[in-house]
Amino acid sequence: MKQISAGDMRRMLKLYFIMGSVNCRLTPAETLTQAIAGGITIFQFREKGPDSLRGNAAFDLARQLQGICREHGIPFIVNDDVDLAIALDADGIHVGQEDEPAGSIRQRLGAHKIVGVSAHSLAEAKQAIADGADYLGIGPVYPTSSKDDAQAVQGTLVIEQLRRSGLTIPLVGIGGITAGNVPPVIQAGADGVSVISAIAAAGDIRAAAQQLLDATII
Ligand SMILES: Cc1ncc(COP(=O)(O)OP(=O)(O)O)c(N)n1
Ligand SMILES: Cc1nc(C(=O)O)sc1CCOP(=O)(O)O
Ligand SMILES: [Mg+2]
Repeated sequence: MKQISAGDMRRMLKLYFIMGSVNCRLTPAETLTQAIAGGITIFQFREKGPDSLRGNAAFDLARQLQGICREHGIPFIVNDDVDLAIALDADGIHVGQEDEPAGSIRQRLGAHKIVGVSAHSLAEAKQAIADGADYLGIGPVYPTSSKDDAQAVQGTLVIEQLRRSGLTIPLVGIGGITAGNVPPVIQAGADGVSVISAIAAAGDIRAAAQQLLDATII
């Protein structure tokens, strides 16, 4: 398998849906199926938090959601858990600054898997690139209630700073993003937006995803 190109990565990042069982109003499978119908371009399995599934139950859910992604040609990314990503032969992994270092993950996964890294500053972004990241997650852009340990809200400042510094790596904004506040994120230089609640908690999941995708076209 070939290493992912930056152009393909940018296209995949347009509408990045993240979810685990605790985020869902419907079943995770139904939520993901409707989100795919609405146009999400990549999916991250993030089974995290006090009421989240553990052990075999988490593994079985991950495998079920990976199956849905495969049926529809949507890349399946695992949050944090490198062993799970390897066990499932997932398309990639997303890690933050508190997780296993991206350099070691790149060595374990090889060149052809997607490695995404959260960065909150120019220094973290440069380190992630040096470690072999394919894309960066930058946030929280807006206030979020989906991550208890989120850092201070940064608006679009860090995205702008990274682009002004000449970094061309594909990147996605995350945190409190809704269809109404997407345009400044894209204008700042992001290739796409990443959301949990704007899709998972929506009354009409398919329509919510469609509206978010439409909002990325500026
Ligand atoms: C696309 C994307 N960007 C950022 C994150 C946050 O990762 P991290 O800082 O490791 O926090 P947790 O999600 O693990 O709580 C992400 N998951 N995805
Ligand atoms: C998983 C995650 N990471 C963030 C970061 O800032 O790195 S914010 C966040 C939660 C995003 O959920 P919502 O779209 O519901 O705000
Ligand atoms: Mg993490």
